[in-house]
Amino acid sequence: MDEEHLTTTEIKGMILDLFGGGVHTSSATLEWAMAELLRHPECMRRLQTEVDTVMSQHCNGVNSVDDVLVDDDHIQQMPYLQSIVKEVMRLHPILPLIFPRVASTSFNLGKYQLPAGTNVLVNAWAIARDPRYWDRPTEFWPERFSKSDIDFSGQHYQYLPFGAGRRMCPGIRLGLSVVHVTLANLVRHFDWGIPDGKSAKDIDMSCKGGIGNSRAVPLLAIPKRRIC
Ligand code: HEM
Repeated sequence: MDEEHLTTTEIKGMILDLFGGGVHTSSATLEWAMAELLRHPECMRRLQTEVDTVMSQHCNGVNSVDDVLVDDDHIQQMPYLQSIVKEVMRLHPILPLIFPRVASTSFNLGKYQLPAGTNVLVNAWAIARDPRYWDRPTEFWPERFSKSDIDFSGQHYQYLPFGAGRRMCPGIRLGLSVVHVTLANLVRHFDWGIPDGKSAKDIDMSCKGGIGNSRAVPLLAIPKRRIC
């Protein structure tokens, strides 16, 4: 790069970063969220009530539910939605091992002495389910966040869905916006069911493995139009 221009290679690299980092992360998080909500209908109902209540204040004189979509401004008034997204990202972080770090100097970590140059892998998935830091660690329980100050900033080391430090996710604002707004609109406009008379317990919650924490079995859910 000279002082004023990016090269074609640099532009291609940036586009690759944006698509590579921005698409699967949000869509996979949404798929986990819908799976958890289908398995926990009481959370789905509470969320729909919250979204309906907030949106009813913004629909004065509007006839159709489709005329006003949930957007970023509405999300601030939806604390339960925010707790659900936090809980989904706790149980299903999209990068279970955040990107590796290299120790720039020697240091001690607990009982271990790490020489400079050591590759350090942080297992954000395991930390987010560690019973030393979380009550009922494997349970989907969004209410745990209602009175907690834990957020996505990477300052609470028991919770790292966007990583931490200088290399933490630069797309955090866009990612959070896409997940919150899409989820709120999905539950506002549709009731969701499971196909073929199966029950919520039949939803397979295993992960595919690999670098990104995708579902092993894609979620199949049936939308039914809601008339609000
Ligand atoms: C729900 C959505 C998202 C989640 C959960 C997520 C999660 C993460 C995590 C855990 C990291 C590693 C951070 C670390 O090692 O400390 C990361 C890095 C990154 N993310 Fe995201 N991300 C999301 C959305 C996005 C979006 C929308 C973009 C871009 C438009 C993006 C671009 C990137 C890039 C470029 C990096 C590499 C940063 C670096 O190495 O310096 N991400 N993301």
